[in-house]
Amino acid sequence: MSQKTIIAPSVLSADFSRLGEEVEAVCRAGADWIHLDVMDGHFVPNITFGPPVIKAIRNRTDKVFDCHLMIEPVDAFLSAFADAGCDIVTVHAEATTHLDRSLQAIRDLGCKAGVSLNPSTPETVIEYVLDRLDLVLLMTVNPGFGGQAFIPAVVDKVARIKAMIGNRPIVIEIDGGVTPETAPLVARAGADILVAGSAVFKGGADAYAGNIAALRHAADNATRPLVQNER
Ligand SMILES: O=C(CO)[C@H](O)[C@H](O)COP(=O)(O)O
Repeated sequence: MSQKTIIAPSVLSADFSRLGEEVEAVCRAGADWIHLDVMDGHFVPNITFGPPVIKAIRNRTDKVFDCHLMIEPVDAFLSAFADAGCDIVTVHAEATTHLDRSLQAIRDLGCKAGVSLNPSTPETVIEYVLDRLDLVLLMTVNPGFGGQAFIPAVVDKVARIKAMIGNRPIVIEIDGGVTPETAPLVARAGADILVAGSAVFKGGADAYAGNIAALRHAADNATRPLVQNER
């Protein structure tokens, strides 16, 4: 069975006092991307880190740095995140008045452009920016904290966005409450990338490889076509 689902550990659940080592540990354990949750205490009720911290850990791995900006305003800070070494920069549709302009600015900086939608935000907000998009990040918790329960109502939105995307080269990422139990629901609906904090970092470094493998197995098994006459 070939690997399909990309697993992106969120360093929100890492030990911040050893962030560089934690990034190296999850990469050794099989992480595909590193997900960076940037929070400002304004758009979301929590504060994490910004470009200097991202820049400081950039040399720990060559893996994709997938940056999720939960900040408002956002446009003035995009270049700092590109300069820090982010490969993908995702803005919240709810945090920018001019979504089309923000997405174009991200591409102009040489990064892939993503948009994130809160659980209650309808998919129609991206209808007219599909040509500017590389990634859609669907929040399956209300953003701000790790360790929250998955909101199942978002699963239908995943499927609707999958249909809206059609053949465009846009990937769908899911973030919040992703576990081996919830991963199959979003994988079946069309998710390409799973962000997971608690489910990856639980149990300490010795558990990371097993935790990542469990997520990947759960997602990929859910989408595996039935094979006839398998020997
Ligand atoms: O963006 C986030 C919160 O705003 C986190 O990435 C997300 O919640 C991951 O944490 P967990 O897997 O523990 O739910």
